[in-house]
Amino acid sequence: MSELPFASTLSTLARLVPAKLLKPRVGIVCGSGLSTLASSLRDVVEVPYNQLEGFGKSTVVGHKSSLAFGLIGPGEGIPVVVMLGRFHPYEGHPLSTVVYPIRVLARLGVKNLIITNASGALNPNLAVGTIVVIQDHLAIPNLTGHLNPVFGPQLSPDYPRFLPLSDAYSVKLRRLAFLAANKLGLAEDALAEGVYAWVSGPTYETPAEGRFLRSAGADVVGMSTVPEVVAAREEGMEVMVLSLVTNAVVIPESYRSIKAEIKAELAGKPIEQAPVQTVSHDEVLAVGKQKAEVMKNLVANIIENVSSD
Ligand SMILES: O=P(O)(O)O[C@@H]1C[C@H](O)[C@@H](CO)O1
Ligand code: HPA
Repeated sequence: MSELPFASTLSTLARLVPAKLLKPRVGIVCGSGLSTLASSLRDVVEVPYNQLEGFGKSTVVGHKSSLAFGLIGPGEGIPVVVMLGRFHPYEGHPLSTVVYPIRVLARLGVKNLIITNASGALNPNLAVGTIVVIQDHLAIPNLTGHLNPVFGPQLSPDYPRFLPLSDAYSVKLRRLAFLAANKLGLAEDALAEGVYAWVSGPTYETPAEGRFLRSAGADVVGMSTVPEVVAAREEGMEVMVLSLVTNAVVIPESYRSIKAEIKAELAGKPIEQAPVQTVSHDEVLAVGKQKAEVMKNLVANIIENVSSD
């Protein structure tokens, strides 16, 4: 019943990618500014998304638009596939396109998926630069029934109609992340754990939205990942998400009161106001660049251990 062009995509890949790379053991999705994750690969073959039927074009700065196949680790190396650029619903892509590459990875045989992203911290204990190993997610659209990649007719009768998500984030892979951090000698607070809230974007959160998400139990917020996780779970993959905190979401304890300011001004006692802090995508990309090396080493170490399990 599927109308998705898997046959065409897979035959193009079979034509362009050498057989030794075509059965990747691990898949990686690169978040904003994190495309350098592919730089630890060797014998790389990159296939631009525009050659792959069913793939969209990533239009966001900091995202490339190609699929990289290569080897990682010592000896013969472990074949992996890296999505250099993802699709976000706010770019205008339907959810079926957003998750199509994940479904292709599943059909190539990927069983373990490492998803990365950039996020804003809601939890005040998470400093910029922290990598958060996601343990759960909060998708507000779920509550209204929209924006879920498994909404609509089922892709296959073999997939569950009601996909459980209580175990969406692989304990096996999360353990490997903390073991890798230990092995690499990362500082105790370099890697944390937390809950990711998915918002559609592309506007960053208002202070009230930030407060709402924090009070609902989220530690970080971002505009991607959750559809990919849901589709990957439907496809039966083990999933891990590494979320790089690139900025703090501003959640002031109280609002600036213009009423009080005017009153004070009229009484000749003006109140000094600090400028409001805003986030920009440039800032997000800059932190991605700063942390690229740590992320790359962490992911490489996790992969070496996944593949030996
Ligand atoms: O693709 P990710 O989730 O890493 O990118 C984040 C969310 C938005 O696309 C963008 C905002 O700066 O970065
Ligand atoms: N909000 C949503 N998405 C993000 C943020 C943020 O503050 N930072 C990076 N991606």
